[in-house]
Amino acid sequence: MKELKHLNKYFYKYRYRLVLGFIFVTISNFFGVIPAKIIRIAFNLVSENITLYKLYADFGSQKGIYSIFSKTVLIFGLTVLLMALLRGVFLFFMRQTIIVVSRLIEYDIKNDIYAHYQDLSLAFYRRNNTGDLMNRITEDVSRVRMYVGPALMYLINTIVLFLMVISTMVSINLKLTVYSLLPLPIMAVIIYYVNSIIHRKSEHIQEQLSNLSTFTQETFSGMRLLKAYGREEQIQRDFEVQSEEYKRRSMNLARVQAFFYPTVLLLVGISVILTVYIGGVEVKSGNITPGNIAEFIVYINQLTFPMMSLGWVTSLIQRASASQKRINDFMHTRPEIVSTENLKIKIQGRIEFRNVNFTYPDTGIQALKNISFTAEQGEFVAIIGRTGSGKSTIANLIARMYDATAGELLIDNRNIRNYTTESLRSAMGFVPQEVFLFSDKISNNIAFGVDRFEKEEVYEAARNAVVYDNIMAFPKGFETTIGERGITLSGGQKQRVSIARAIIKKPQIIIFDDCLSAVDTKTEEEILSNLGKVMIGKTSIIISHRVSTIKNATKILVLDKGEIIETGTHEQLIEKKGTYFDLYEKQLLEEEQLLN
Ligand SMILES: Nc1ncnc2c1ncn2[C@@H]1O[C@H](COP(=O)(O)OP(=O)(O)OP(=O)(O)O)[C@@H](O)[C@H]1O
Repeated sequence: MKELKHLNKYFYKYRYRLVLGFIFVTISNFFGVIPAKIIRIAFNLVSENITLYKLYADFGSQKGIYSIFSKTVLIFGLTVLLMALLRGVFLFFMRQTIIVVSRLIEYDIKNDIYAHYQDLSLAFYRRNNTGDLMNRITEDVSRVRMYVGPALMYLINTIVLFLMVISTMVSINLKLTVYSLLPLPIMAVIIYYVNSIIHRKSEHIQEQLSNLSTFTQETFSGMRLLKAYGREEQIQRDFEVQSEEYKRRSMNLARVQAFFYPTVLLLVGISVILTVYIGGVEVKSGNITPGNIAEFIVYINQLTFPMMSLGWVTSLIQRASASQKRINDFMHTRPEIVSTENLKIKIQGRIEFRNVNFTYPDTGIQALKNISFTAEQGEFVAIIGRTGSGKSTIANLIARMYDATAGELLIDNRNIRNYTTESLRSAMGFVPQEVFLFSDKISNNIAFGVDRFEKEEVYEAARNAVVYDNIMAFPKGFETTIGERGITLSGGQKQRVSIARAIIKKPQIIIFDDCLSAVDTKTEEEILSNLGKVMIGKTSIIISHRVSTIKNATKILVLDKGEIIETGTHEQLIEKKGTYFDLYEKQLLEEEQLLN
């Protein structure tokens, strides 16, 4: 429950509306209680006047008495109707305040979580899967909203109603109150237990429903494979098994519910019987009027639904508490990448690694050992090495996705940690190994990293990334939507759109993390030559497996098992006849074989 304390700041923010909601609850209940009193008066009136009416049985004035009598009953009836109407109006206001507040709080929480997510480092995203992140911002928030809105509303309503009704009942007759309310505690216990069973069973159903939809979704996505292998019948049988389980669980719940409602009604019935019996005894003793019995029966019926809702409210609160705990776990995760000095100066592009070591926090894999090198402003530094040798890790450290475990990384002779992440990353164009494009227009994908842009800039970036002609070949050109509802780009096209996205930023430092692998050598050469022009006076870090990509670099670092084993220009490294040379020979041979 203490987890829910975190919501107090939101309650405080909307305190005035909540107080108003509370007032509306009270007023609506006031109008809810009055009809019982009117019924009592009407009931007494009827029972008293019926004798009078009978007394005039043989007189002409009986008709007159009937007319007055029926008019009075009609007025009572209309008053009850009016009260119900007024109650309805205030119930509307109550929902308009409390439920609206819950929606506003839901909106605030979602924004707060999302903003916090943005601050968290890449390591956090590696640790937690996407489904979990999504769940906390959707499912968990909506469970919390059920507490903030409906649960709280019903709770306040129940408390106010109980206070009003029970105090009225006690003021009429204590003995009758005790007897007629006797079954209520039993009802409360049953409701609580049955509700937790219903909750558990509903969760089981939900779980199976999710299994069923995952199964269906997968079979739809893999339909081509399914048909190619002729597995339709087997899949149909698997689907039936899953469906059968869903049906079984649903029936299970229906059985509990079928038992639940009649039990509650039985207890209400017992309560009514007790009221009539004890009420009758009390009427005989002259302690109450027959109208009071009718009044009590109305009260009991009025208490039944709030009583039933109490069990539901309890489970809502329990669920919200569990969800809020999950939300708090994330909200209390502190961003690992923070600036030490909040330096916001323009970055020129000099990069220096001084004895940098790096171990991935979750796996404990040491990806970099004692890395030292310098990339002067305007230099083209290439990194080559076997898979898993630590190339991407170097790129990740330059973009400050992670911090070095030991050693120092300097940008323009200052520790990278001194800069704000905004000033650092705004100076960088990063093309990651795995291309990610949004289901959006191509132009928006290219301009993703810039706030304002001219169309011509997008075209220029696309030209430099040698993807302009491909895009223009689509019927809608740069306005073409890509992704699920649009066209699918080829691997090489995707890589080049991703490169254009980095180029349009006109960054001081550009990092290509093996992003030319799906591009043919001729196009690659063209891209690199364009890049050479765009990046004059700026720093380029290019990671590749192919010697052809990097042979023009001013400095080549050869990486192996997290260490730099060779450094130099292409010519120097060839002369050295070491690992680089072997790699070069091997790739030349492969190329020749391909040509033959
Ligand atoms: N996010 C991560 N968490 C844990 N370990 C990682 C992570 N990313 C990479 N590693 C590990 O760090 C080592 C270096 O990986 P890195 O991705 O830097 O290699 P690479 O040279 O870029 O490889 P490739 O050429 O295949 O992309 C590998 O052993 C890899 O398993």
